[in-house]
Amino acid sequence: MQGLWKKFGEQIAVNGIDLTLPAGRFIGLVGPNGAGKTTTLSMVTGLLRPDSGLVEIGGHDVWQDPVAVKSRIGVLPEGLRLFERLSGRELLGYIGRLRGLPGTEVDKRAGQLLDVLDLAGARNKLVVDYSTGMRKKIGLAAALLHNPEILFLDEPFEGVDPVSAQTIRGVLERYTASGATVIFSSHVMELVESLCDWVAVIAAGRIRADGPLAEVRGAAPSLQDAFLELVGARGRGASANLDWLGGGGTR
Ligand SMILES: Nc1ncnc2c1ncn2[C@@H]1O[C@H](COP(=O)(O)OP(=O)(O)OP(=O)(O)O)[C@@H](O)[C@H]1O
Repeated sequence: MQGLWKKFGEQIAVNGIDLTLPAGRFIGLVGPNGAGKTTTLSMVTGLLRPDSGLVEIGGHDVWQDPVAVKSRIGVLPEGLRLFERLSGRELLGYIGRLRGLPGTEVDKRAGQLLDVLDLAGARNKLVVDYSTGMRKKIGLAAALLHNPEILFLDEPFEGVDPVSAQTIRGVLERYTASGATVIFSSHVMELVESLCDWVAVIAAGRIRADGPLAEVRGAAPSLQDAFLELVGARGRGASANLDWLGGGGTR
């Protein structure tokens, strides 16, 4: 990413991001609410046109050469829109065929993904009736079906219970172990710390730090501490302005 920039009205969402991410890593894009994570990922994956700047994936310009890029990446966007009136199995069958895979291969991969993601029992249920966690999992299956080189995930664990989170985690670890790249956004530091080997910290539309996890954490006891320091949130409390709240205050 070079000089990536996006403004919504008066709001600068992404304020000149220069960032090179290595292949074959498990990468976490972390930042507070409103930092610009979704806007950045949307621009990087060809879902939102930047106001200015350049994004290249594997040497291909995302906006000049979208087909080459989109065949190499899988994306689980925020607020994923799915074809609600298809069953999970039909959805994967449809997406696999859109990706140009042969029907028999699509059916084989779809069956395996549904099994591994604990969705086999719900394969004939309509997506509209899926829970939040099930939607994340079917979205992940759809993003993995064509075996992309790079997987982009926007908050993949949000609203997901610990059992499903463990399942998703297992699939992602298996995927990166074979040399593929995962880039995911999150504000859950413990998760990023336990999964990622490379981190980029974003705040107010700018990159505050990036590099191997140990380097970004530095001397701080945890990534959470390093993060609070980097985004300037250390010591910021709510107590001073909420003196009316709780047992001792006026009702
Ligand atoms: N379509 C839009 N129209 C107007 N403002 C927007 C739009 N999308 C994002 N923004 C603004 O841009 C800024 C960055 O938003 P973004 O969704 O990229 O942050 P985020 O880091 O993903 O946040 P969160 O962790 O809360 O999802 C915010 O101030 C947000 O209000």
